[in-house]
Amino acid sequence: MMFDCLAFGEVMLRFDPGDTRIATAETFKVWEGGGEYNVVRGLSHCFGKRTAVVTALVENEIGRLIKNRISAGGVNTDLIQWLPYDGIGESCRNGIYFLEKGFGLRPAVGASDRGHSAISQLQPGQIDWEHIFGKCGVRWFHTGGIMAGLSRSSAAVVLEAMQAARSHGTIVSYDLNYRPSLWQRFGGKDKAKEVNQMLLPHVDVLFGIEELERSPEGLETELFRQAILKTAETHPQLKTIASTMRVVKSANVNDWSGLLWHEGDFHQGVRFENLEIYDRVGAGDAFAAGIIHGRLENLPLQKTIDYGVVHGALAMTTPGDNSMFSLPELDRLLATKDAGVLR
Ligand SMILES: O=C(O)C(=O)C[C@H](O)[C@H](O)CO
Repeated sequence: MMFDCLAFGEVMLRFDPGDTRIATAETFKVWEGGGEYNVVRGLSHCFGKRTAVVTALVENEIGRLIKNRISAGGVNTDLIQWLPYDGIGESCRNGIYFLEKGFGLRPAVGASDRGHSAISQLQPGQIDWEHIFGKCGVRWFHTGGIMAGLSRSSAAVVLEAMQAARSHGTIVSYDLNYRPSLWQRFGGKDKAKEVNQMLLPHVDVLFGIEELERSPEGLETELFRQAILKTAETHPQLKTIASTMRVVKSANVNDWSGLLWHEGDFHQGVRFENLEIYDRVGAGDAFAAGIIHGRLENLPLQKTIDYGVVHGALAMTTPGDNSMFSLPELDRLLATKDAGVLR
């Protein structure tokens, strides 16, 4: 089975209290989610790509629920590593997280409960990457800074995956996705940067930027351009860097766009000022899915960045981490934006 895109990362069960708060909830809706997985979920659901996820789950009812949700999202589950359940989750467990989406001046709040998860305990040499990239065949491999920050051994597993992918001609993408809750145990942002420096030489396409010189006041393209150029200079092997542009005005109103740098040229995505948001989580992953689709199909770069931006924008209009959209809906939104003056 040849996959268009394979993601490597943790897939957790997300507990969503809906319109109320985590600390006052009586019921939760559950979704599956994870920064790396969400990208392939968007690629299969919206863009019709053949995708799979490499993750590890504990063999119990929670693990089976996560797996069933992954299957329902159209992502292949054959490469999931199953670990035995010890009855209480002491040796390893399935990660869960709680997330309330915020409203107005109340920001979104998350609480992870993911320590000792099955995937965080993976060691180099445990996954047969040669079989995956050499025998199954994968056009594009996607992972990111969440996976790399799960434990002290995670970055080494990411590195061996990247090396195996590249040795078989697979394109490698990495989303910086800095999560303070993960890195605080190891030395925070400085440690995350050190790990990124170690991994980036093995990356072709980077999502995100490490830092902006200052907080943007609006969709200030120049500020984002400078940050991208700095990364491109430090890592000359990078062919592509794509970043969302987000200015938070309130939990429900953001300015939103994206910028794509490819082999020296910039492409500014369609701009949404005062975009109304229902649930912002997963927008960056939906953005990455749009970019990967554009590159896999060799679409014009303007179309590629626009697909990233509109897919991310639409993903924020629905609950949960994942895209609920179809390609014709993206095209329709783009057509109306093109007719306006918003580019
Ligand atoms: O933040 C994390 O670690 C997650 O994986 C949870 C969400 O799925 C992720 O933030 C969405 O990008």
